[in-house]
Amino acid sequence: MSSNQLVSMQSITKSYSTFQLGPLDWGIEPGLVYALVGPNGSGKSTLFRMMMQLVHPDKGTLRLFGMRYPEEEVTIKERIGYVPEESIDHGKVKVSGLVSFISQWYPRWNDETYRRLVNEMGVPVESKYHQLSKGEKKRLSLTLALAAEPQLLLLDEPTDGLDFFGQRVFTDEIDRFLQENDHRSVVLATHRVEDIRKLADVLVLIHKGRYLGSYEKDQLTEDWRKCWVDSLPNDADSLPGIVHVEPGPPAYVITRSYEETTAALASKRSTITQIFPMELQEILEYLFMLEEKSPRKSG
Ligand SMILES: Nc1ncnc2c1ncn2[C@@H]1O[C@H](COP(=O)(O)OP(=O)(O)OP(=O)(O)O)[C@@H](O)[C@H]1O
Repeated sequence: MSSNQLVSMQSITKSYSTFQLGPLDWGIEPGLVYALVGPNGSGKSTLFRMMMQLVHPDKGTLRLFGMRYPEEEVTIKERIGYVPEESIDHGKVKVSGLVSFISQWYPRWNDETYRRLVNEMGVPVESKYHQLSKGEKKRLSLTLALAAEPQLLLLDEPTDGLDFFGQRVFTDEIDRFLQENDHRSVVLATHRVEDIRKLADVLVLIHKGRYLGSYEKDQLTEDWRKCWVDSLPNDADSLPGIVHVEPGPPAYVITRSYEETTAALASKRSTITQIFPMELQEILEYLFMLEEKSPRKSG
């Protein structure tokens, strides 16, 4: 854990009548895109809302850019671009008026970025807010978050409601956001595997309020393989890395540690005849199943 973390959480908990988030120890390092991944109701939005001080933790310590709520709320929020899951209702105000109002809160507001995004995203600035479609509200919300030139982007279901074109612009803009400055980070919660595949560096798994583990995405797709095997050993399911054995035909194993499994199978005189990469979605399904049984430590 480095000292220049953008966010650090120590033993954070938040309880509702039927739900508890945490205790959670987690940190956000600069220069990375984190994907918060978890089933519906696992606590992703609650976590975002906590980082925006819309929800207060019951226990634990939350620091953003080394600062704390409520004392340094203004300085903290100047550095965050937040896109909530449900767009905030701004009523009948004209979009351009709303933007003039909101832009004043951000000392690093970039008009050039704003104009470029309005153009690329096709935000109808002359319309009244309540007339915008769900996708247009999302486009506006993303435009505002990016034009504020934040250090940290918190994006809760950012592509929900966006059409294909909007999704592509979004992906390009996130790449651009990170390339412009390597001290920035993005946290996104999404159910779209495509967003995770394209954007995420680190996958953070959360389930029923419990942190299940953090994984480097590229490492995951390196390590996880489906291997067809000649003469499957009887004890295949206890060999290193193997998470699933299919007796076949064709007999195959699924491993979460390709190198270890290859060596173990070789020592049993088993031959791998074909190796297949695994889809990220399939890996995630296995991870949720496995990590739920034996969670790793928070990272
Ligand atoms: N204000 C509240 N009062 C009571 N319960 C709440 C409140 N806010 C959230 N919860 C509960 O906390 C749990 C986590 O909700 P949250 O919205 O954080 O999940 P999520 O992972 O973002 O879900 P989704 O993927 O469906 O958006 C849910 O069971 C929800 O009902």
